[in-house]
Amino acid sequence: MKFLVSVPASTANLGSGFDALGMALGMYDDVEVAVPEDGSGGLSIAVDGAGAGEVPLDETHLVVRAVRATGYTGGLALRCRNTIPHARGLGSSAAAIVAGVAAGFTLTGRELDTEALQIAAEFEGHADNAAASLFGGVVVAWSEGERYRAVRMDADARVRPIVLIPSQESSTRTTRGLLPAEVPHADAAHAAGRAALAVHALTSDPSVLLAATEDRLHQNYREPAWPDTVRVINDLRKLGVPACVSGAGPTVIAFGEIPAEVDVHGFDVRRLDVDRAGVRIRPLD
Ligand SMILES: Nc1ncnc2c1ncn2[C@@H]1O[C@H](COP(=O)(O)OP(=O)(O)OP(=O)(O)O)[C@@H](O)[C@H]1O
Ligand SMILES: N[C@@H](CCO)C(=O)O
Repeated sequence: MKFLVSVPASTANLGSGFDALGMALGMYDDVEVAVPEDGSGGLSIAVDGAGAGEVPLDETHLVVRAVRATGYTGGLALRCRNTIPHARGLGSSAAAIVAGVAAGFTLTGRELDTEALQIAAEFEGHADNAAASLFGGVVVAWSEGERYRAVRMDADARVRPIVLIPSQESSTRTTRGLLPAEVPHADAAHAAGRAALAVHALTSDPSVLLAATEDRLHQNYREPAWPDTVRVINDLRKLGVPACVSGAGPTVIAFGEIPAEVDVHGFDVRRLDVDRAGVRIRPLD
C-alpha cells in the first residue's frame, strides 16, 4: 500500500479570533506513505525541505506520533517533502499532525471524520490550525468539554492573503507563555465583536478586514518575541492595509498590496491562495 498525503499550511487567529479562527493556505507538505509489502514492521523516515536535519527520524517524529494516535501500529516508510517553514506561525506542526492522522485513517480503512479533528486537536490543545489543514477554507473551531468541533466556510474570492515570513523562528509554546491569565473585560468584548466581524469579512465582505483583524488578546503581549513583526503590522495598518500576526508568529499575514513605503527588509513576501480542499490523499502505484 502506497499513497500521498498533501496537507496545506494554515494561519490561525486572523487578528481577533484567538484560538478560534483559522484559514488554510496554498503552501503544502507532502508525505509519501508506504507499508512494507511483506508485512514486516519497522520504521523509516526521510525528510526533504523544512525541518530536514532537525526533526527526529524515529517514533518521536510528529507525523509518526499522529499516525500512532489513530491506532495504527504496523510498519511504516515515510518520505516527507516539506515546504511549510517550521515555527513561523504557518501551522507546520498542525499540518504534520493532520498528515499523520490522515495517513493513519487511510491505513486503518477509515474515512476522515470528526474523530480525525479530535485526535489532531488533542495534540495542540486548540483546533484552529488543525481544522483549517483538515477541511480547507475558513474555519471556526471551538471545544465543548473535551470535544473539539469546527465549522468550515468558503473564503470570499476577493480574500487575497500575503504572508511576510521572517527568517527568525518562534515557538508557539514559548509565546503562549507570554500571555496573561486574564484580560480586561473591555478587551474581551472587543475581541468578541471583531471576531464575529472577521467571519463576515473573510466569507462575504473583505472591505471590513481592517477592523476585523484588530487584536487585543495576544499580539501586544507577544511583541517581545518578535518586535519587527509588530512594527510591520502597525506600519501596514496605519496605511489602511489589514494585517495581523499569523498564528503564534512571527509571520505577518496581510490582505491587499504591500505599500512601497513599508520597510519589509528581512521578510520573505509571498502571495498565497486560500486552500479550499484541505488535506488530500492520493493512491500511488
Ligand atoms: N513536518 C514536520 N515534521 C516533524 N515535525 C514537525 C513538522 N512540522 C513541525 N514540526 C515540529 O513542530 C515545531 C513547530 O511547531 P510550532 O507550533 O512551534 O510552530 P508552527 O506550527 O510552525 O506555528 P503556529 O502553530 O504558530 O502556526 C517544529 O519545531 C518541529 O519540532
Ligand atoms: N491560536 C494559536 C495558534 C498557534 O498554534 C496561538 O496563537 O497560540
